[in-house]
Amino acid sequence: MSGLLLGCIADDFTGATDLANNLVRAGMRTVQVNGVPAGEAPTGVDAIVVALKSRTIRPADAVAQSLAALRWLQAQGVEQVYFKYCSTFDSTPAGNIGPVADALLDALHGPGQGFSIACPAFPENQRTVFKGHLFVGDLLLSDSGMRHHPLTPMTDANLVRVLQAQARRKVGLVAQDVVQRGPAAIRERFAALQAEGVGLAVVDAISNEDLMRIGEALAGMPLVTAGSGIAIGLPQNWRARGLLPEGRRADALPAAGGAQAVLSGSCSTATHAQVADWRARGLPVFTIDPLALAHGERVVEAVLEWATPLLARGPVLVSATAEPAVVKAVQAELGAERAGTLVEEALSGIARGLVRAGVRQLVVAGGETSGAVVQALGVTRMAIGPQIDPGVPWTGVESPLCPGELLHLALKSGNFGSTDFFSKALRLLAGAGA
Ligand SMILES: Nc1ncnc2c1ncn2[C@@H]1O[C@H](COP(=O)(O)OP(=O)(O)O)[C@@H](O)[C@H]1O
Ligand SMILES: O=C(O)[C@@H](O)C(=O)COP(=O)(O)O
Repeated sequence: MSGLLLGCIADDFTGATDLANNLVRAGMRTVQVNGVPAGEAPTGVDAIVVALKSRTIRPADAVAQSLAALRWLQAQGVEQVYFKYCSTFDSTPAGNIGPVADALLDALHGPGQGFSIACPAFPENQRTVFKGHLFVGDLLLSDSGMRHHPLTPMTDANLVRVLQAQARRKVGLVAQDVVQRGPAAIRERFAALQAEGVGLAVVDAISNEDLMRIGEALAGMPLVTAGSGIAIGLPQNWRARGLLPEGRRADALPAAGGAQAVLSGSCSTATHAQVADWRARGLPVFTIDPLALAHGERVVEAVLEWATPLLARGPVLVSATAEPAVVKAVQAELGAERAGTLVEEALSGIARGLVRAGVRQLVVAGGETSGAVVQALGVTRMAIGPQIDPGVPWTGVESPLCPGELLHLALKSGNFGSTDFFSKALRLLAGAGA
């Protein structure tokens, strides 16, 4: 038995580092592995996060990959399993949150059996759930920029309805007035819902205090499905049993070296502001046009010819970030999937070229984009370092493209981070040596 307490399955790579970051900050030694590993889990860790790129693939494939991750985590002896999805509940009417949650419950409890929660709340990043409705800041999810997402446009904020459209199990609600009353009241509501045949309960949470109350109520529940916020409430359960020491620092990384770069394949609202901020600072930026990629132009080569001489002088940004109208026009011509794949492949090729050219500090914006880049760099394991902004840590990785050297990577979720995130992240690393 490895002493592993929590085994996590994340449906994208930024989401995985977001979850790992919250666990590390709560004192759990956490390692992220990319894809389902073949061998044994590393020793000396309390939690392990398996990062998949399963958010937008076919539901059957997402289920198969998630079950493979579950089997591996079970073989490592984890006590509790955590299925991590986006704090904006990114999914399509076909999935993949519902189908994966159903499949994991089936595997853990038997077909149609068992019970779990669904809670994307992350109040520190302005994601709250009230009466089953998801808010992004002051806006309902359906009024937020997420309605324009290139792959998973979110047009309904009612999570009970959204999840019920995807899940086989009956979906219920634990409302905030119950959460407010504390762990015993929450557990009582879980039992009442189960008696009514509910298998998945959306749980309201509007503050970190709510997350702590819910976390306590989740002690011993075999499967938790949530965004990363719920993770801050789980470590207290192991601490209460003496399985986690108080006050352990779990986020140290060696100092960074090499050149700095930023890649952005995210079209989310926060990323727009971050790209604009970079431009406003007069820093170098190369914008990629998906139509040029579709026409077979040598975009990757052009970017690398542009970037290589600049790297010695400071960081560069390569961006595909575009306004909703521009994205729609590109998608009308190429289809959403092909446009996304073309951009992801180009940014992956650019990432490889940049690392070969000496980049050792790389920020990547966008979940799908990060998944593609991390896979292209051959990164299989990530050590979690200090937080840059809520939900985004620096990580330390090895890549076969720079053997024996540490590569610092920050995977930024589309809608996370302050306006000056890119320069702030690079400054933090250069200054502090993480
Ligand atoms: N200009 C563009 N036109 C069409 N699709 C784009 C464009 N720029 C990026 N994309 C695609 O949009 C998707 C953005 O998803 P993702 O990387 O997960 O970002 P986010 O984290 O903001 O959701 C990716 O598949 C990316 O390749
Ligand atoms: O929970 C979140 O919001 C993030 O961890 C996340 O998953 C974001 O995904 P992307 O916006 O696709 O980066």
